[in-house]
Formats: sequence, C-alpha cells, structure tokens
Amino acid sequence: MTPGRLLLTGAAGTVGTALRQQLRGFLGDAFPTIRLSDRHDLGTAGKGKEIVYADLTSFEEVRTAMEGVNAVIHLGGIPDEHRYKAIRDVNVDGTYHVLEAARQAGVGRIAFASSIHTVGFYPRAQTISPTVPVRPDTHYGVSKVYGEALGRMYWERYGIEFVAVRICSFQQRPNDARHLSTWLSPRDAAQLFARAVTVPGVGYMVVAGISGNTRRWMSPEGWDALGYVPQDDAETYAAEIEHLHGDPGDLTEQRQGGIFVNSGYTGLAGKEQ
Ligand SMILES: NC(=O)C1=CN([C@@H]2O[C@H](COP(=O)(O)OP(=O)(O)OC[C@H]3O[C@@H](n4cnc5c(N)ncnc54)[C@H](O)[C@@H]3O)[C@@H](O)[C@H]2O)C=CC1
Ligand SMILES: O=C(O)[C@H]1OC(=O)[C@H](O)[C@@H](O)[C@@H]1O
Repeated sequence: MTPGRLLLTGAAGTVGTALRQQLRGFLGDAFPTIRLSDRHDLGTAGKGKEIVYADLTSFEEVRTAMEGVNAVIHLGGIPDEHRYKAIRDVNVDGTYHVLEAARQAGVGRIAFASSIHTVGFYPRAQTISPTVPVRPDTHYGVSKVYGEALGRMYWERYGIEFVAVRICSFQQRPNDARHLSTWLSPRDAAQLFARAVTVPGVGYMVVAGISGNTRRWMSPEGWDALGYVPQDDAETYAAEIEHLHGDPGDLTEQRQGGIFVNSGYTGLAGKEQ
C-alpha cells in the first residue's frame, strides 16, 4: 500500500490508546503519519503523529479531519448500549460521516471497529463464521450492523476497501470465564488493525476480533487473508478465571453477547427518550 496518512478515530479511548502505542510496530513503513482524532483530550501527538479534533456528529468536523488521509481506522463511538438517540447520533450518523468524508477525500481503505454484539444472540455452544446472519443483541449491536452494511455499500459502489473487525472483549488481560472465548489482547488488536489497513486486495471482509483463544466461539475465517497470526491465547489465564461466571441458567450466560442480551434501553419509551 502507498505510504501516506492514517486517520485513527476514537484515539483517546481504550482501544485507541493501545493502538496509538502499538500500531507503529506493526505498520512498518506504511503510513508515516498517523492522525489521531477524538472529541476528548489527546495530549501531545508525539513523533510521526498529529492531532485533529472532531466530533463525529458534525460532518464538517469529520471532513476536516479527513483531509489528506489515505486510510482510516474508525474506532470512535459509543461502545456500549445507550439511549437509542445517542447511538443513532454517534454510531449511525457518525459512521456515515466518516465513510462519506472518506469517499470525498479519496480514501482507499477503512478498518471498522465492529462488535460481537452484531451476533450477540448466538448460543455459546455454536462456533460462528463471520458470514452467519446477524443476531444483534442491542441498539448498539444494530449500529455496528449498520456500519458493516454501510461499508459493504461503499465497497460495492465506490471501491473503498473495508474490513470490519468484530472486536469481542478488548482487555489488558482476560478477567472472567467469558473472556476465555472473547479476549482480544492489546498487541493482537494492534496487529489485526494494522493488517486490516495494509494488506493489499482485501475488498470487503468481516473478521473475528479475538486473540488465538483455544475456547473461541468465532471461526478465524479471513485471518489467513490478512496474515493475522495472534500471539495471545486467554487459555494462559484459565486457572485464574474459569470459575468467574454467573448462573449457567441465565440467558446472559448462554449467549455470546453476555450481559448485553439483557441490557436496558430497549426502545423509545421512558428512560430511553
Ligand atoms: N472495548 C471492547 O471490548 C470493544 C470495543 N468495540 C468498539 O471499539 C471502539 C473503541 O472502543 P473503546 O476504546 O472500548 O471505547 P471508548 O469509549 O474507550 O473509546 C471510544 C472513543 O470514541 C470517542 N467518541 C465518542 N463519541 C464521540 C463523538 N461524538 N465524536 C468524537 N469522538 C467520540 C470517545 O471520546 C472515546 O475516546 C468502539 O467503536 C467500540 O464500539 C467493539 C467491541 C468490543
Ligand atoms: O462484550 C464485550 O465483552 C465487549 O463488547 C463491546 O462491544 C463493548 O464495546 C465492550 O464494552 C464490551 O466489554
């Protein structure tokens, strides 16, 4: 891929902070400049980085952040279930702003932080491929389905390559039994996102965003094409965490989405307004 400028949205967040620290090690010579963007404080940029603040809900601000950009890692957004309108403004409209501004700027590749919650209602007993029908567990999950679908349209219509990484549980280390299946370590996240924006000829792809977990519920389809070889496996921590789970009779323990399958904010009534 041609060297140039990579835009990282959501750079002040949990995943963004880790990528900010570790991405360069996996990018090699690609993208000499990483542009960090968020609406919250990003501190000082550091070597090879620059900062452009933008609120995802403002198309004009996103368009300014996109000037001179060749590829995007889009992490910015609300990362959990929330009021429908907030999800719509930031995750739905905001993701549209990113893709449309990218199209206008001539961006060639976008990697998108999708989520396990696109498929959260699948039973844990089932190993799923990235191509199974979606079963979102929340409005949040639906917003990620929208992002994946929008990416598909921008690939088909405009030839912008798009890799949706269905991140499961990004954590410094796995903390409970569910994470034995869902953990994505910081260094594996950095490798996966770096490959998602550098490996040539990917077209459109949805991949599991997990480490090389022995007990994974998602198949590794697409990892070969990206050349992603995870370095971590949550199994290393099994003895410390496998007893940390809820009642096996609860839906939250039976479905891949965990507590999200039973979260609040389910509609427009009452507190959801
Ligand atoms: N942490 C995880 O395990 C998972 C994360 N993801 C996705 O990865 C992405 C990053 O997640 P985290 O770092 O955990 O979340 P985070 O909340 O720590 O980071 C999200 C960032 O987006 C920014 N943001 C929110 N609204 C914005 C707006 N209107 N304008 C500009 N920036 C805005 C926030 O300021 C924040 O820095 C999210 O899209 C999330 O849905 C998906 C699956 C799992
Ligand atoms: O389900 C999970 O483990 C994770 O999934 C997500 O999409 C969320 O952004 C994160 O806050 C959760 O912890």
